[in-house]
Amino acid sequence: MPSRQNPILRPKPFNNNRTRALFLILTVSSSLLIFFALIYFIYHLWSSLLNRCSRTIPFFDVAADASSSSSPSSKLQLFSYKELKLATNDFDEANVIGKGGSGTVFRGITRDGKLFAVKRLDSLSLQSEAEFQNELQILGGLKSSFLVTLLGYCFDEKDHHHHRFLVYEYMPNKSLQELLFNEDGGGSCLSWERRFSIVLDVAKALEFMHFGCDPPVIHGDIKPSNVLLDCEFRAKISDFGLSRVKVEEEGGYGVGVDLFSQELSESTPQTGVGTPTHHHEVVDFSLALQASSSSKNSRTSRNIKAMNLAMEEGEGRGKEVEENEEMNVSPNSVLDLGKQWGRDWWWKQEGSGELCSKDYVREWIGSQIHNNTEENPDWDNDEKKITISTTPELGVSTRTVDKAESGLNESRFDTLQEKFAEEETHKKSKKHRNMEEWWKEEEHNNKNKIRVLRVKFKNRLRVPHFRYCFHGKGENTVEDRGEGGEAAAGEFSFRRGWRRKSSSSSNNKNKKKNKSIGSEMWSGDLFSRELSSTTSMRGTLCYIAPEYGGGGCCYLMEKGDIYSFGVLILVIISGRRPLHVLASPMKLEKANLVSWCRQLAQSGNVLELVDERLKDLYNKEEAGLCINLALACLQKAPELRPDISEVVRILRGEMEISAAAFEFSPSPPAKIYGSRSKRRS
Ligand SMILES: Nc1ncnc2c1ncn2[C@@H]1O[C@H](COP(=O)(O)OP(=O)(O)OP(=O)(O)O)[C@@H](O)[C@H]1O
Repeated sequence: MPSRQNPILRPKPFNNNRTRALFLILTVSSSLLIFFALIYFIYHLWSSLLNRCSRTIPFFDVAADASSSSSPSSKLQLFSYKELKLATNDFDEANVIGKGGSGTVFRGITRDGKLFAVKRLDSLSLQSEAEFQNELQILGGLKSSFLVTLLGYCFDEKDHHHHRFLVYEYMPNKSLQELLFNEDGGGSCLSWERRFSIVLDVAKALEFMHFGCDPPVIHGDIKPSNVLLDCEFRAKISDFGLSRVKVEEEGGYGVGVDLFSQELSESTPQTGVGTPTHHHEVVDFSLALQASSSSKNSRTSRNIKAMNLAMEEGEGRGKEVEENEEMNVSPNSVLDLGKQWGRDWWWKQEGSGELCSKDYVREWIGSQIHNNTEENPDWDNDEKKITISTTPELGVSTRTVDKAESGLNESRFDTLQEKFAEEETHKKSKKHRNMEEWWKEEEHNNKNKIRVLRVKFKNRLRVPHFRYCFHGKGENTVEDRGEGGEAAAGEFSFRRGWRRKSSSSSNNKNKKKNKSIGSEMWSGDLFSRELSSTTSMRGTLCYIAPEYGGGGCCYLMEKGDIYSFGVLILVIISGRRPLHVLASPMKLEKANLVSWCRQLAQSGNVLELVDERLKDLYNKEEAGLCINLALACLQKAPELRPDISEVVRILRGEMEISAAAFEFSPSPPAKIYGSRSKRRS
């Protein structure tokens, strides 16, 4: 009998397979789901972590276990862009309270009516990033009544715009720069008492930084615009963009490590302060130690930031700039200023006969013409270009100069073109003339140097910080030139290079400002103004200590701050810029404040330096003391300069200026004021 298959059992294998397949599908899909969910979770976690990291500033507790005067716990507030926008009325021009090399400063107001200052860093470059980080990590970790308080910061990275903001306490009396040099005669409101107390405040601020902090902090850019004044005219130091911390290594002599350089250096982990970086560094310890031989702790510090940035440009070279390399100052470059201006330019002014202030200015003008054209991307937009070549001090370079925009005087441009063509011919026959020679020839060919320069600059060889607003004699004003003129308006800073002004002509206030600036544009004072406010990675021209200007040393030391402080004292006392060159006939010896002061000291007449606006309303003894103290701070050899605690004691009348301090001064003072009993506290 044929066996009959159970119809129910027949499909069983099929069912089994189906179940198995179903099971398989379910397992695979659920594991895929879990897998993707896991990936998504990890990705989310990772991105939020990244986001958090970018918003977390590794605060640097400068004085973690130091004196009570510093607060390691100071927390910076993270502001939102919206908040700042609201507080500054959408960064309205009317709220602009200052402009510096690194950005624009706005006045902000909170909902509860509190004022603060917001610095918007204008561009996102390596240097501005470095300065931003420096400010956060160094100033953010310090708390002192002698330093401007950093309240917070803001990142805004929407729509491919990268904005960085720093929020500070508001200083109603702005900066010393404005008080001393404002055209409305602001300097006259600075009484002697105020000037002296500002000197003392700055000294105390430096004392806090050099001796009250552990590790010590070197400011690196002491100058009037970085001394801000509160409602009672008490001075506070600001702008730590170029500052450094000194870090002591376990092994003995210290190596200063710049915080930001650690972050920049890819191979160097962010291990925090005190971790030495050995990545592509060439450290000249002998130079460093020599320069800091008088330092209390025998610590050395160096400007690694400058070195690292130079690496970026120089493909890992261990030194900042190679000798005889072509000079080419880019907004972010850290090429040596000493090389730019010629080696030892500052000291050559000291009556050595090699260079005087005039030569220096000439050299400066030459370098402006040389540098501006290559580095200004704005210039690329123009249609007509000519190529000129010069043989500056350290190399031959070819550059392109834009023809003036429409509306500018054609014939003047032709004159300029001819001159450059002439120069080109000269270049072929004489390849290795230096910048100075080139300018001497320029001068020889043109009886009126200022007029020639005027033609050049008007044809877009731009003048630092000055908008193009000529008046009278049918010259173009910013207004006349409309948009073209607007576009031509710019300013120069070594931190940023040339910058266009965005909304100046639309603002009547600014137009007024333009006029006033333009009216004195060719007074010669423009050189003075620019020279004393042009910042590099090393500090500001005329305030930089000679050891940083000469080309060899790249270590930032306390004694560098002392030198700058010496210049600052003279500027405060005299109400003059450190290099005051006027087109109108003026005794040249007065042009260089430091040289002039030395000459006066030699003839025993230092009080002639005191600001005429003070008339006789000043304390002669204090003025003499300040000037002689400044001379001591301005000694060429860093080890001969007093340290800041000595400076404070001298100002308080607790100590006398050491006569030996003048031993190697080029112009030792004949008469030293200084013995005073308990002067100020
Ligand atoms: N906290 C503040 N309160 C009031 N005004 C300020 C404040 N900070 C800066 N300013 C004003 O803004 C101006 C520019 O300051 P900023 O620090 O940007 O530039 P700077 O020091 O002049 O130049 P650089 O950055 O090239 O050294 C100052 O001169 C000052 O008048």
